[in-house]
Amino acid sequence: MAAPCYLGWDFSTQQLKVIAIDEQLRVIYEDNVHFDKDLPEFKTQSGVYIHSDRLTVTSPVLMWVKALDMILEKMKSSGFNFSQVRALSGAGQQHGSVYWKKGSMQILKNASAELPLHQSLQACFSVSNSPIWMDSSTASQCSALEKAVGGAQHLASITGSRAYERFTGNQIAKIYGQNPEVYMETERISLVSSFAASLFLGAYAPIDYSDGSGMNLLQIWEKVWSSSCLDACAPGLKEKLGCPVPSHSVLGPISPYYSQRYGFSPDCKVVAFTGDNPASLAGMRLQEGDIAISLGTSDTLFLWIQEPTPALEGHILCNPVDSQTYMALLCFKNGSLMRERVRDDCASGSWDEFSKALSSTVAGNNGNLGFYFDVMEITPEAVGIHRFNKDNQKVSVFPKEVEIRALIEGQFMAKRIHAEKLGYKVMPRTRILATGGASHNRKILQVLSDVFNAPVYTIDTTNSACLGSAYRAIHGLVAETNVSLADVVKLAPEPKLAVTPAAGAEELYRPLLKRYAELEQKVIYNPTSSCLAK
Ligand SMILES: Nc1ncnc2c1ncn2[C@@H]1O[C@H](COP(=O)(O)OP(=O)(O)O)[C@@H](O)[C@H]1O
Ligand SMILES: O=C(CO)[C@@H](O)[C@H](O)COP(=O)(O)O
Repeated sequence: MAAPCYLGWDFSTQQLKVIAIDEQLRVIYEDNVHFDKDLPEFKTQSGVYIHSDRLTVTSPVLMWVKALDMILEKMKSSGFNFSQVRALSGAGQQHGSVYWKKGSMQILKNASAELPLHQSLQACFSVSNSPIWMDSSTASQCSALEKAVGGAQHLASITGSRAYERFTGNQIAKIYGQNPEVYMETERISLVSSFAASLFLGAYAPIDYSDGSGMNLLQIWEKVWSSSCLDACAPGLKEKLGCPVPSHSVLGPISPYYSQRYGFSPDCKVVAFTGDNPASLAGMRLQEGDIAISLGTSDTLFLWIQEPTPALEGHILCNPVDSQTYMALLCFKNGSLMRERVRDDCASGSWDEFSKALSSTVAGNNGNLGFYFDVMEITPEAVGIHRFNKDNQKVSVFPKEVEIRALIEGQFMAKRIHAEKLGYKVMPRTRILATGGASHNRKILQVLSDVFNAPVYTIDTTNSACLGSAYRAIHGLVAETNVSLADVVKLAPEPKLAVTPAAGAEELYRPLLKRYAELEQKVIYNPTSSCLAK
């Protein structure tokens, strides 16, 4: 009999990725489908549609289904032995939502193994373009929700976050408000993660506590839906969401569709899917005191936290690997796509040239600082490009190499400043665990290390959400017997030291961090004034 293995999936913004690991936790297969490149018929840019109002951002739900068909066919052609898979789990970009039309459950359950799944599911979605995390079109729904529950801080105390435009409750409220008939014909609303789990389960998969904490709907302490939040968003919402479950739950066996079409064992278990950042926390085996920085489409920073205090900035999510604890998360919308834009403008579209520019400029950039927000940022709420010389005077352009360093230093200074605002302190034993596409780039990691004055570690794959999902698949099989994820993955390779801070980094960046924080106040979005920083 073939050796058992476990699959971890990641339905992220730009790609669908998969990793298979064996019982020794070694990666034995890794693949991806890139939405723009491999599925050009959907005409997405970086996996998304930005609508004409520049606020609404969606992705076609059938693209995600077709990507799954495509990656499974690729695995099959490569000779991947699906019968070895004992369990699978996965992750999805957080906050995005999928709307299943009445009657879809039956179609999902009875999908013919003769057809690719996207053909059977064509008519299943009442909203064909799913709102995703980049959307910022729900300001009025956010105000209404905060008002309904007694204010922003009160909402944060219940759900872990004040109202955020991308959070799913506000997205659902918008759909209900604009198209009540579409809402009424929807029998189930999934997150991207629970939607992806549903595809494997052949039935509607529940939302897990951790990804469910990114909706402004879940009481993160009691782990039940908040009736006041549900009622403020849309009628009859509780039934459409189903009951939330612990993130380690085994949801059931894989749908017969996969056994018949690809040769999966009918005993292969589907473990609850979660958000991509929670899955990365599992994949990087984050420990208390560590700081994780993901440099994917979005940049995120997250921490393992025992006793959180939800505030007006940042998010508290239920911890995906330990239901008694939490994770704190900050999200920065202008991540890789912003870096790609500056790379294209200043480094002829080449990461090599971009890295050389970082090497050819001095740490601290001779006092030149920049804020780079092509789209309205989440942390802090600000938009536009703002450059300042060493005397804090606004300037309209920087030389190309200065621009590149200002971008990277600025992005990491913002992360440190906002992590410190959350109460996080960089200690002598602090480890930064970096992941995501840009963590391939050692020159970028060096700036990260210098700005935080802490060593940066990486794991073998930048797809930590996939790896974490594969770990979670194994953990799901034993979690009910009180085995921790840490026990399950104790033999996995330790994160490796990638870079250490340069001598004098703390002395250099301390005053710059102070200046950056002061200048940030000047560029913060003020809806009543069209002129931003003076
Ligand atoms: N060498 C590199 N230097 C900097 N950024 C890189 C490099 N290689 C890839 N990237 C960035 O990684 C991003 C994709 O990261 P990834 O974590 O796969 O994103 P997601 O999970 O959101 O789809 C790309 O948008 C690209 O800008
Ligand atoms: O909105 C958030 C977290 O709150 C984003 O981090 C999404 O989860 C998208 O993830 P990536 O595709 O960038 O990894």
